[in-house]
Amino acid sequence: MMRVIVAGAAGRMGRRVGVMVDRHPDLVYGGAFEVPGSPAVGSDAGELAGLGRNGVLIGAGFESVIEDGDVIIDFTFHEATMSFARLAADHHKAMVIGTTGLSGDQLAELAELSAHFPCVQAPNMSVCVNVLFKLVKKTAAILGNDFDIEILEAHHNKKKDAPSGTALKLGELAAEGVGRRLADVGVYERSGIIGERTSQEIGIQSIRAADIVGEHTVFFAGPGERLELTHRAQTRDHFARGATIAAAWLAGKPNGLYSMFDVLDLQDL
Ligand SMILES: NC(=O)C1=CN([C@@H]2O[C@H](COP(=O)(O)OP(=O)(O)OC[C@H]3O[C@@H](n4cnc5c(N)ncnc54)[C@H](OP(=O)(O)O)[C@@H]3O)[C@@H](O)[C@H]2O)C=CC1
Ligand SMILES: O=C(O)C1=N[C@H](C(=O)O)C[C@H](O)C1
Repeated sequence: MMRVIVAGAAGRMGRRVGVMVDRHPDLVYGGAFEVPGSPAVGSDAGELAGLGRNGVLIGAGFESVIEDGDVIIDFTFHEATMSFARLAADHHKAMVIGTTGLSGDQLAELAELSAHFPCVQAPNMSVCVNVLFKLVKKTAAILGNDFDIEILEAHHNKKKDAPSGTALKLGELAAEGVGRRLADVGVYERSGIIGERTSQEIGIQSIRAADIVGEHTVFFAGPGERLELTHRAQTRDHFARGATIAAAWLAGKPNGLYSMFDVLDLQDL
């Protein structure tokens, strides 16, 4: 059995992760924490997740619970995530990172840290979204330069980062499919007299509204026809379940940075 520590256990994802850990046959809920000073500190994590009391009390900060688990599942905030990753590396604990909004520098540091611990990092833990990632790259490669590529994402009004990590990954993969780099061709806002669209650009637009869980559409628009690939999340359970699949998969894995493509064996597709 792998003992799981849930970072941000009182958050929207943290609570659903708690439920999915409870349902996973190879995982046990070992520890939970929130930021010191949070009103959730001292609460029973099981009760907070709607599982009923499980005796896992929410600790104040990662260090207060670090010996209570073998793998940390993190859906918090990018700066906090990096501080947890440094500690996980020091203590040789495995880690699953779902938090988005990590900068290029933070991702580079994570890659270096992963020499000391096994870590799965992915902007979307849903199995279906990882299939979408594959489809988008292949579709872009098949349709090529005659089709304009645009991405639209919609999320709830509490989301802090934009565009979503998933939309950025979709953009990167679409760009790779047509031999471009998103860093060179990504367009994130359009306003005013901006002139005609260039053939190479890939637009990524964000909607933030009410309680939308998460929706992503990639448009491939050609002359007289359009292909749209869409994923709609109706609950957070698929993300949380994916994170628990990743946590169990990490048991006994060598140090290194892995993605959900490794976990789901999609790397060569
Ligand atoms: N990869 C994936 O599949 C998915 C990724 N995400 C990503 O996960 C992240 C979290 O999303 P969501 O659950 O909606 O956000 P929430 O704000 O609901 O949850 C984050 C939790 O982390 C806590 N937290 C923040 N800083 C710390 C810290 N230093 N120590 C301990 N706890 C901390 C927050 O506390 P407080 O409220 O007090 O700040 C909060 O309880 C986002 O980056 C989101 O994009 C979301 C869904 C799926
Ligand atoms: O913040 C969210 O809610 C989500 N964030 C992830 C992202 O930024 O891609 C994944 C999912 O869409 C939900």
